[in-house]
Amino acid sequence: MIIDVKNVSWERDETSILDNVNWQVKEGEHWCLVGLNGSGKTSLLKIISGYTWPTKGEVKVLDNLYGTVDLREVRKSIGWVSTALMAQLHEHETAFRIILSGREATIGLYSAPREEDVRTAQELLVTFGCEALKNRPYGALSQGERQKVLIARALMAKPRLLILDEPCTGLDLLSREQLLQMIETIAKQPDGPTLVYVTHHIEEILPCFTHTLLLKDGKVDQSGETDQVLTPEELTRFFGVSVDIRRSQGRAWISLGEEAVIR
Ligand SMILES: Nc1ncnc2c1ncn2[C@@H]1O[C@H](COP(=O)(O)OP(=O)(O)OP(=O)(O)O)[C@@H](O)[C@H]1O
Repeated sequence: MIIDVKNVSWERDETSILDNVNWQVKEGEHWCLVGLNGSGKTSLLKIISGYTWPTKGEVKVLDNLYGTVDLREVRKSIGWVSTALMAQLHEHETAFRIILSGREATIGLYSAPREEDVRTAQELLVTFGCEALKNRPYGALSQGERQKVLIARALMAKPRLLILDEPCTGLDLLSREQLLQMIETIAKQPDGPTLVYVTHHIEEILPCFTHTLLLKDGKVDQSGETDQVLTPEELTRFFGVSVDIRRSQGRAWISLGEEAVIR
């Protein structure tokens, strides 16, 4: 089992932020985590990465029961790409050095990289069509290019679980589709990591995401196979407004229903 969260609740200042969350992610699955702003997505991911301790419940990641293991060791197998990370990296570093720094998940490179790591980083650039970015300073890259570099950086550590926290935020249509292609390539790699993809946007849910969890007000609203979750009925209930779904390229494209009334 990759993730096994049982009856997890998290309270802060007497406010319930996560309420009795149950979530199991098995080997071979890739999940999307969908929720409106403030629904508790980041809080749940922090619990899974061991940065936040739940008020109640049990967390097992990669068969490690939290509370009985060294979390620093578990974290070595978990990659997490987020905008918070993007802001920490040094703008003057080249894209290649940023990718290399993923080996030890450090913010800079503190020793000469091993030959083997240079080879892996080079392979990642080629696999994802990013060779042209290699020697460019990270600060000069577009938002989409930065995201690609950050994902390649996370892959350097060969994580078993890779969390992609809203990677398409701020991307134009083409940059978004390019990034989604990169994510699809990763999902298809036989020895690649299990993906957990966080988004607000249903249309970003690629066919490779076998399962989807809808989180609402800190509770699991619905979870299961993506096709069963992304139906007009489920999503109308989830968003509290009438929505239509059009299917194209294996993805669900959402729009407000003709009769929709937004309150
Ligand atoms: N350390 C904290 N102390 C108090 N409240 C918190 C803390 N962390 C999160 N919250 C609250 O918990 C709720 C859920 O926050 P969280 O960041 O997990 O939501 P989210 O689904 O990731 O939102 P977004 O999509 O906007 O990133 C919010 O109301 C937030 O203000």
